Amino acid sequence: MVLEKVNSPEDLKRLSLEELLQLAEEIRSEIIRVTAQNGGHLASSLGAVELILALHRVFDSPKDRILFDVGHQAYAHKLVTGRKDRFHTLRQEGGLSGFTKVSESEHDAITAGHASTSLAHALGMVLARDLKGEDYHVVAVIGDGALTGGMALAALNKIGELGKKMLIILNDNEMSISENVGALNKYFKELQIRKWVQDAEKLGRQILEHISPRLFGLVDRAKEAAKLILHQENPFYAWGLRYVGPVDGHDLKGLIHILEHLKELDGPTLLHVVTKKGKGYKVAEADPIYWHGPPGFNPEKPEKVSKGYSWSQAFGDAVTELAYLEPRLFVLTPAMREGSGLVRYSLEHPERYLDVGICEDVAVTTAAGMALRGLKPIVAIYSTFLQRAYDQVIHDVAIENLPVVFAIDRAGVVGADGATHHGVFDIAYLRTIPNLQIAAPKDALELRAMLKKALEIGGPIAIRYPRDNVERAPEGAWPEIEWGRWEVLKEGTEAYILAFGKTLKYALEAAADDPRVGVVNARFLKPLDKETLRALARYKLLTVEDHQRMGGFGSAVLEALNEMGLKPEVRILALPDRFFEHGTIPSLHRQAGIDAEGIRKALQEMGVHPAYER
Ligand SMILES: CC(=O)c1sc(CCOP(=O)(O)OP(=O)(O)O)c(C)[n+]1Cc1cnc(C)nc1N
Ligand SMILES: [Mg+2]
Repeated sequence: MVLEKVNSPEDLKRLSLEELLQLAEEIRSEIIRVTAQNGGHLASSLGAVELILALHRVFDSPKDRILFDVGHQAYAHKLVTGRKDRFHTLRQEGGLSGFTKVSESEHDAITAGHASTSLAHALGMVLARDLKGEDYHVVAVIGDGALTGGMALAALNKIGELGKKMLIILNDNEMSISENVGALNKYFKELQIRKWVQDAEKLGRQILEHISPRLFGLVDRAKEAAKLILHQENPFYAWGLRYVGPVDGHDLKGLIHILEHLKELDGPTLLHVVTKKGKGYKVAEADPIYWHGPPGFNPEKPEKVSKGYSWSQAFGDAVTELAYLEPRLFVLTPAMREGSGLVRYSLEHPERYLDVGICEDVAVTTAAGMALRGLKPIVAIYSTFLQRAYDQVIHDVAIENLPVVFAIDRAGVVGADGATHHGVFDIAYLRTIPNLQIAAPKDALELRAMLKKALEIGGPIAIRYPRDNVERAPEGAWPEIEWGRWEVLKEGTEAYILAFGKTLKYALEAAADDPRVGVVNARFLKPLDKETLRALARYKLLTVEDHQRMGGFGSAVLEALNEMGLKPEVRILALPDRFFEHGTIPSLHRQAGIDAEGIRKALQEMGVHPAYER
């Protein structure tokens, strides 16, 4: 086994090409083995194996800094940088992160997870390097999907202007999670065809040179002219970059050769590498969308597994039906068609569906433009990714009170994707925005009711729901809902649990069979149901939410009580002021004390002892 001999990138430099090729296969097997157990970003990591080995062969990490955009494709990087013995803990609680993470290894140049950050990071690093008179290489690997992010394109613009030495590697597999989108993506495809043309033309030249040198001279001049046009068209030249490629991203020998050459060049260079997402694992090559991030699977007999009916699917079914009732409805996603449950919608309403690419800011402001011209857009977006469009929500939607609905998926802790992906800040960053309303349904029926009502009410409305399964609602069901009104689900004699969103199920579990404890489905956070809150203020109150404590639902309740001059005993159960790493959702909830056990404990500390302890 070659991998056994590799404990640092240094060891790669001592391997023969044959050993490197063998190592690539061993790494692929290890990635498949561990992802089969733990789940993870299989297809992206399989596609980047040769590229990563070539990089660590040619460059000297950690002196040279190698950045991975999103960081989800870096499993081979983890395996050759001293973490192979811990690789089986990938994405497990207390184990290796599923992304690159500065605190995890000196070889991890950036903490990643959200796309399009690598180029600005690289810009900062080369400026620091040159200002300090230091000497090392900075290499940023960015996928074609991540390159659709505005941050990346804006950084490119500055990188090209400053002309500092760095290497950017575009890992082009024509995929984001879904098929990639955008004009650049089309252009990359064209470039690949041109590559094919160049190869064919090289063969033609050899034949021609043999038959008629004169004719060959003519063709050669035509080629030079074509190249000139090509370069003028090549946007990377406009950005002040040296563009090289496209090259085969699985040709390990060729990659090493070209990287050795590019390493010596001054200024910013972009190497366009073409890879196959899922390379080396048939099912992943055939369906890179499902195998982008599968849950565990049988590596010998890999099959897709259904994860059950999710909130995302409930949302997708609801908007698909709603679109037949409301012709002005339009749904936008920033590159998360599958994750947001929009496959069915995109097939049934293609003319009212838009994947803008990995650019949440563009999604929100495009929705604002649509709202200004009479549409009723819904932006389907993960809580964590909406963080990328905070100003757009305020500046382009809320100030003019535009009818844009934010269907916020993955609200709350999300599990194995960890700190970069938990959706635990959206209540705090949204509730301070005037005009914007916030709600959290307790089930799929309430989600349908809220979506339909939101389209009728108009104005900016955020409806947040968790990463979880949910009971399917009947097709065609559009229950009424009293907007802004909480729902008392259980009466109590001493205390009431005010639960927002996903924690309601924990509240009902904790209060079951206990006449002292009531439970409220506090499904509207803004507007808060002050009338019900006033009525309950004569009891002890316990608020529960799957969100940071600061600025969350509990804060809103305290502020409202203060405004009303009411001073009941209130306890807030929420996430403490720290980042939660990766782990299972139930375990993270237990750590935060927002599960049924945590609620019971808080009630006891408030002097509300469960009946059985009487
Ligand atoms: C992991 C994760 O959250 C991924 S991986 C990925 C596709 C990246 O495509 P790319 O072409 O860059 O890489 P490839 O997988 O190798 O093709 C997306 C959209 N996401 C979700 C996402 C959405 N939005 C933002 C800002 N960041 C992330 N990470
Ligand atoms: Mg890609």
